[in-house]
Amino acid sequence: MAITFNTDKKYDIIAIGRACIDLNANEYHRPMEKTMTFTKYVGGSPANIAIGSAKLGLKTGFIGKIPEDQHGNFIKQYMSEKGVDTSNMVFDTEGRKAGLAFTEILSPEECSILMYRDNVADLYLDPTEVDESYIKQSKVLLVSGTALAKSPSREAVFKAVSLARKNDVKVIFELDYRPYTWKSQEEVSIYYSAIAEQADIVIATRDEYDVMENRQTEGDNQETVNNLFQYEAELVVIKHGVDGSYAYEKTGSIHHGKAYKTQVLKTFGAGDSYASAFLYALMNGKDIETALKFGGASAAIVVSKHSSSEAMPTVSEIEQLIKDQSVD
Ligand SMILES: Nc1ncnc2c1ncn2[C@@H]1O[C@H](COP(=O)(O)OP(=O)(O)OP(=O)(O)O)[C@@H](O)[C@H]1O
Ligand SMILES: O=C(O)C[C@@H](O)[C@H](O)C(=O)CO
Repeated sequence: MAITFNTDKKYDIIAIGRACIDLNANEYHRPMEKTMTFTKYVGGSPANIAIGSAKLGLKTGFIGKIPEDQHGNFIKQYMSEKGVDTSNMVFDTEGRKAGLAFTEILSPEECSILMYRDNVADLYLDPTEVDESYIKQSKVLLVSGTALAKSPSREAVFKAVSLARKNDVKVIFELDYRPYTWKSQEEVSIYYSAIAEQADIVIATRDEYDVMENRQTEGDNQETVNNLFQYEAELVVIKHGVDGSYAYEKTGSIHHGKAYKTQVLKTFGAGDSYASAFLYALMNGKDIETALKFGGASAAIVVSKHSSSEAMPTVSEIEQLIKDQSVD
């Protein structure tokens, strides 16, 4: 089955959350202590998803707070050049900074991110900076879970979600769990559950659902989806890294998407590229099986490249990879 979206809207996706800076190690296969140079990219999961979606041709906008400095200017200019509407990205006037994510590429399997997110501008997005007249123009509001980590960004997201529901805008919740900034798993669970219960589509890894469910051990996919289907969700996606992903429809259908073979350089960026291509396919009326292929192929392309945002693929690159590996 395909998912339907309100066609009478100017934007396909408006994302809310952080737009930051990634500093990706230029020297691979060595620890951070021995990494001397980095390349700067725009980063932050929802910014990456917005950029990836825009590159695929979706009409995309962004709601977020960025620093009023050179990094903020860089982020805004880059996103705008990539086709993201930045009219609702506001500058922080209190001297707060951009979040920085330094990546360590020890091996294709062992990557980590060292995050600097104290006093970051994105978590100071205020509810008064969330504009109903903007949100109502979109088919989809894409919410990043990290924006729920602190007030006032937390309340800004709650406001955006309630405006989306009021104005027939589908809410897509990407759990995007980053332990940094949260006080406890209990706290994450409370706020993630509150937004997941209002979301039409929920996308996360198995581990992220375990955090949302406040579990210490791995939960069961069917139990997770049964719980979400009691609320607004019509589609729940559960990602399993190299084992691919599953999409569960409220109707009871279950679809599996494989991971594509690729030359892995680093693992991060997989989830964001997956989300942008999965949503692109859904919003272009493709069935869920095809959307899973788009997500998996897009992720395979990004994990073979150096960045997350700059490496986002085109539709023809994704289609080519799906075609090349269609018999495997
Ligand atoms: N090493 C890999 N090779 C090929 N495809 C991959 C690889 N890792 C992930 N993927 C693809 O990306 C999808 C999402 O990956 P994953 O489940 O790791 O999400 P994530 O944890 O959100 O990603 P991220 O590492 O960006 O946070 C998977 O379902 C799979 O299709
Ligand atoms: O999400 C972040 O803040 C860091 C990202 O930009 C980074 O590229 C990544 O981890 C993507 O999954």
